[in-house]
Parts: sequence; structure tokens; C-alpha cells
Amino acid sequence: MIELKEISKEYGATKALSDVNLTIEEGKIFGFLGHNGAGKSTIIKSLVSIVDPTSGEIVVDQQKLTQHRLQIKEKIGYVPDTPDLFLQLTAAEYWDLMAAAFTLSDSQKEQRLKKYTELFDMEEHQDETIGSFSHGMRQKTMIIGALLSNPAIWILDEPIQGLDPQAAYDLKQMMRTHADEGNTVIFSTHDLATAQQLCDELAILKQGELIYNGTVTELLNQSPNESLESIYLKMAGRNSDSEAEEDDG
Ligand SMILES: Nc1ncnc2c1ncn2[C@@H]1O[C@H](COP(=O)(O)OP(=O)(O)OP(=O)(O)O)[C@@H](O)[C@H]1O
Repeated sequence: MIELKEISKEYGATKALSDVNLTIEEGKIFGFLGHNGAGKSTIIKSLVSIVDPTSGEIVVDQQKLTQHRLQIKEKIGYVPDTPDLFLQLTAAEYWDLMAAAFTLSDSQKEQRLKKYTELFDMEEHQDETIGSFSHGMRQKTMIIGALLSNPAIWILDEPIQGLDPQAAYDLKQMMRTHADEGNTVIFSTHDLATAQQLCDELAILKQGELIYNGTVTELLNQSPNESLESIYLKMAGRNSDSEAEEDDG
């Protein structure tokens, strides 16, 4: 279980997160939704220790992140929002690096690489440099790297973006399977259909504040005759800003 307790983050004068409280259970797909700049990546980067919250606490399986960073990082597979990393390495070299970081045995590495490179049509491209790949191929390279350790917590920042329909379908299936096996899957998205299709639980952020936490069904039940898009835009969109209403009127 992951607990976010009163998490705030300031970047200078910008308040990216304001007192966010959340609990994320195992065996679930948990989605973050929110407009550009709402704070999704900041939460995700806080979970994977790239960003340190200004205040508050993250607790994973009863361990405080600040006190057990390494043990917690070992549980996590992370797919960043930009796959433009390690461009000089070949895909195989990148996966070797990930396998070494998680101290996988050769047989574990080979078995998992075979499975995932086949699934993502990457076998033929293993020895090409990441810099020569399309956006989607870079994304697949990062996804495979994150899965090599069979992580108990799989965190993906806008993972569907840039994937072709087949790869997007395969990734969504893998996220479902990974959660059904008892792991935690956390992702951010702008795509409401993906959120509706995948999320067991949803958090909506607006300007760093948590404005909804619950299931998609519960959200839809709040306004039975409305689509998720309409409900979401009323909550998180421009029309919910009093400033915008004042400007209009
Ligand atoms: N390194 C940084 N330095 C300064 N401000 C930052 C930094 N990273 C994020 N911010 C600011 O924090 C706020 C939240 O950004 P964040 O990237 O978490 O949003 P997001 O919901 O992931 O947005 P998007 O959907 O556009 O990726 C924004 O106002 C952003 O400008």
C-alpha cells in the first residue's frame, strides 16, 4: 500500500502540489488525470524519488520513503514521460543496465527480454541505438526496461502517448495483468477513454489540488446522464474556474 500524506511541492513561487492525501492499494490500476500543469508528473516523480516534496510524507508498505529510499526504489519500475533518454545506447545495452541495476540473473533477464521484445516487436531492433528510434519505439524500450524487474509497483507517466494502436492495446493488457497479479499499477493520462477503460481508481488533480478520488463508476453516478468527458471538464476544466466565468460575463 502506498500512502501520500499531506504532500506539497513548491518550485520557487509555483505551488505544484497542495496537501495531497491519497491511499493506493495493491492489485489495482490507479490513474491520475488533470490538465497540463495540474501536478501529475510531480506526484509521479515524488513517488520515484526524482522530486522531493517540500512537505508531507510518502509511505510505502509502512516504510517512510525518506528513510527507506533504496528498498522502496527496488520495488518500482518507472516509465518516464519522456523516453528520450540514453540515446547513445543500444536497446540491448539499456536493458543490460536495467537488469544490472536490479541484480537480475542472466536467465531471468533473458526470459523476460524474450517475452517483452516479442510482444512489442522489438527483437529486430535490440542492437540499434535508442537515438535512432521513433518516439513509440523509445517508449517501448523504456516500458520493457521497467518491466524487467517484474516490479511490485509499476509507475508510468503518460505511457500511451506515441504508441501505435497495437502497442497501446498490448500495454493496457499488460497493465491489467500486472495489477491482477497483485501488483500496483499507477499511471497518468490525458485520455479519458483510457482512464475509463483501465482505472480501478482515479485521482483528479487541478492546479496541484486533489479534487476527486474514487472509482470511475462513482464519478459517473454523481451525474447519471452525463458523459465522463462532460463531468471531467466541469470539475477540472476552464469552465469550472471562477476567473473564466468572470471573464465571460
Ligand atoms: N522543474 C520544475 N521547475 C519549475 N516548475 C516546475 C518544474 N516541474 C514542474 N513545474 C511546475 O509545476 C506545475 C505542475 O507540473 P507537472 O509537470 O507536475 O504537471 P502535469 O500535470 O504533469 O502536466 P502535463 O500534463 O503538462 O505533463 C506546473 O505549474 C509546472 O510548470
